[in-house]
Amino acid sequence: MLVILDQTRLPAEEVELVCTDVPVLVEAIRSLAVRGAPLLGIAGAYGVALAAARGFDVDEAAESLAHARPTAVNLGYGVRRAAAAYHAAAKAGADAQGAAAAALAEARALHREDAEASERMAAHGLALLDELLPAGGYRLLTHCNTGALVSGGGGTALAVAAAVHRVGQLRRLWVDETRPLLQGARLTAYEAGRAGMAYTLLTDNAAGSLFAAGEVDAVLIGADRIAADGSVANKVGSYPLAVLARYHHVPFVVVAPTSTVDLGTADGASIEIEQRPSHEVTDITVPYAPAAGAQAGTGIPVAPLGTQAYNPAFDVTPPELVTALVTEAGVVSPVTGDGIAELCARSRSGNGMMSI
Ligand SMILES: CSC[C@@H](O)[C@@H](O)C(=O)COP(=O)(O)O
Repeated sequence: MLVILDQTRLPAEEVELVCTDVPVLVEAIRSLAVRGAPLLGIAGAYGVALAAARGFDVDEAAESLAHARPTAVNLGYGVRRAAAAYHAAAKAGADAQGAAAAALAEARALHREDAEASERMAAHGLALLDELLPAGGYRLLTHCNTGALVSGGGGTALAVAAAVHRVGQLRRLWVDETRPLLQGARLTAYEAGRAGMAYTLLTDNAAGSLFAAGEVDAVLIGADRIAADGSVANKVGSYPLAVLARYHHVPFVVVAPTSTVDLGTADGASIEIEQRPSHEVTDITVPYAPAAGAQAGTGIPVAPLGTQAYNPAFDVTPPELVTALVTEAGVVSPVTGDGIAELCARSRSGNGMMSI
């Protein structure tokens, strides 16, 4: 079985979700109980190992896991790696148990690689900020949740903020609440608080006034898919931050492992953006049972009944608005349109989908 921390219950409760079969894991992915690009890859790989160990059809399981959510390229990447290890072992003569063990070993390898990538991204990101910003402490703005909750290690953008904090340079972490599912308010604030970072929560639409007041030194975000041209798909609300950052001459830094780069997707327009249900916007969903006694998962309508909502889960930031892309293999500037493929080729966790 696969045991995951149910992120829909945070920050109120740390509840484990036990996945004994693939449909339960697929639902956990769709409901965002397990979420964030790198963790989706790891969960997908473990899901294939679970299917193999339980004697389910591995290809069928891989297919349903890979399509549970469309935008984060890491999900399909993790699934394909574990499935390929399973088939390679079977082809080499392993019995069902041996092939399942090979899938599990591959999932564990991916998990480890992601932890190592987190550490390297944090170091590269810290060095980059030291280069870009004047000394004296940084005020960093982040969106969605990109920390240890989404990774085998410390995460992506939030791992950089944590590194800044550890060297005593974090003046303030501005945390966007991240409507509609509140990954910033629920998860980043939870992680930042536990790490002892000085953080302040803001509504997404308050970011403009914060930039105007000169209170942001750099924006740090993660990514769900980076196209070959350097376009970055990330949590909806990232693109407006990039526009604001450019207007206010503030660096906009994307932190993501090379496994998030998809050289098979030519440009931003080719990235499939997940559309989520209306009710996530028309209702305020209580993710856990608060003191008021509301039931977990209860939606409180805030719009007239029958209202349709536009609810893309992600948006795309064009490369010309990205100051730098920090990966475990180094830092590139997508503005130049080159460097990404070379970085991916150097990295051990390069995405198997890439056509380099
Ligand atoms: C390291 S996480 C990068 C992204 O996956 C993150 O910013 C994000 O957009 C997550 O979206 P989610 O819909 O919560 O899975």
